Amino acid sequence: MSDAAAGTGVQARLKVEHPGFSLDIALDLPGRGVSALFGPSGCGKTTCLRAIAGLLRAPGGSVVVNGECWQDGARFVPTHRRALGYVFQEARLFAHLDVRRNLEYGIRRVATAQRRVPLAQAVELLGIGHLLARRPDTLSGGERQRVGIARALATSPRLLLMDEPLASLDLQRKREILPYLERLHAELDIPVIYVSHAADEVARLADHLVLMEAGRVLASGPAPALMTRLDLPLAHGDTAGAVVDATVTGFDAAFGLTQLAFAGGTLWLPHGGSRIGLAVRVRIQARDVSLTLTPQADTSVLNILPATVTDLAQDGPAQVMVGLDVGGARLLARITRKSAALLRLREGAAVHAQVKGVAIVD
Ligand SMILES: Nc1ncnc2c1ncn2[C@@H]1O[C@H](COP(=O)(O)OP(=O)(O)OP(=O)(O)O)[C@@H](O)[C@H]1O
Repeated sequence: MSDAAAGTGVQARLKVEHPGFSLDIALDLPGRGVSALFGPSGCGKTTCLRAIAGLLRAPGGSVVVNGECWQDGARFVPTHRRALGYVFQEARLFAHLDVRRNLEYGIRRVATAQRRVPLAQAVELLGIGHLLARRPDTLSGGERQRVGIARALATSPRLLLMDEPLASLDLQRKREILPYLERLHAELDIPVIYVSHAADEVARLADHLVLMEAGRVLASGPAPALMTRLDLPLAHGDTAGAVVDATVTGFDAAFGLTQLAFAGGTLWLPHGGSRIGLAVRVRIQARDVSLTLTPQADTSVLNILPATVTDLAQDGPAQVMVGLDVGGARLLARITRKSAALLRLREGAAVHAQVKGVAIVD
């Protein structure tokens, strides 16, 4: 049974007209996990979130969240009656209230019976317990954003909308906040719609992906599959990569390495995963995968996997993106066009993938 038929998930049909721009999309998103709306600036991501929130009218549209109808025909539930949390690029905190009062402010409008995320849990998840007595102007950008997210969560939303929550932060702060977002994802059963135009964020956080272009949906589906489709934009450029599911199978304490098993074999990576049997999601960037025709013995690369070339696509003037089947798992390798020619790579070719970098993302 589909999510829609089961009364779960987020279904939205939205048409919005702005001068010189029209949004016309149908979304059918899973009822839990992170769905990322990804696309270039101006493609309509924020317009879409605002329409789902009811901040913007989309006449004739419909919005249903886990079976609860927020808009359909004549029915239009105003934003303040929709159980949603909205996190913006910059946390909009009240400057005259300390962090605790900022958090409590959001909760007051939620009826006691509907409070499903206790304040203490939101505080703990975002790691802001030590900041409760502070005023917003004494917080760093990353801390403010964590408070903003905790405040949205503490209202026990049925849907969390996040509009580029990391966009205003520098790389250091982004790195600081991403683990908290991953925890939310793992520990809370609230669907999240996450707007981003950063491919690396999407790779770390998204379960489901909606690729948008000029007000339309280009493709929608499970993130790992869409990220590696060579006919779609995410599978190109320096940040392209694959995400695969793996399990921790061992540790090499002497060398500080963790062993993972995935459909395509075994991977070693420095320090990751806390216990044997743990399910993890790993990201393997296309630029960290090189190809050889015979397995190399005298190489510093630990992870060498037999693979079959499934497809190739030009990626800029000098590079080629190579799609690989590795025991049923899909990886990408970004190599130079010259190397592809020298190795005579074509569909069906048997190769060995040398995987230089593996990172656990979940
Ligand atoms: N209130 C408005 N009036 C007129 N045009 C608007 C309005 N809001 C948005 N637009 C236009 O609609 C288009 C989509 O904007 P939107 O903010 O949804 O894009 P986006 O994908 O979120 O972009 P970004 O990644 O830059 O935030 C843009 O061309 C924008 O200029």
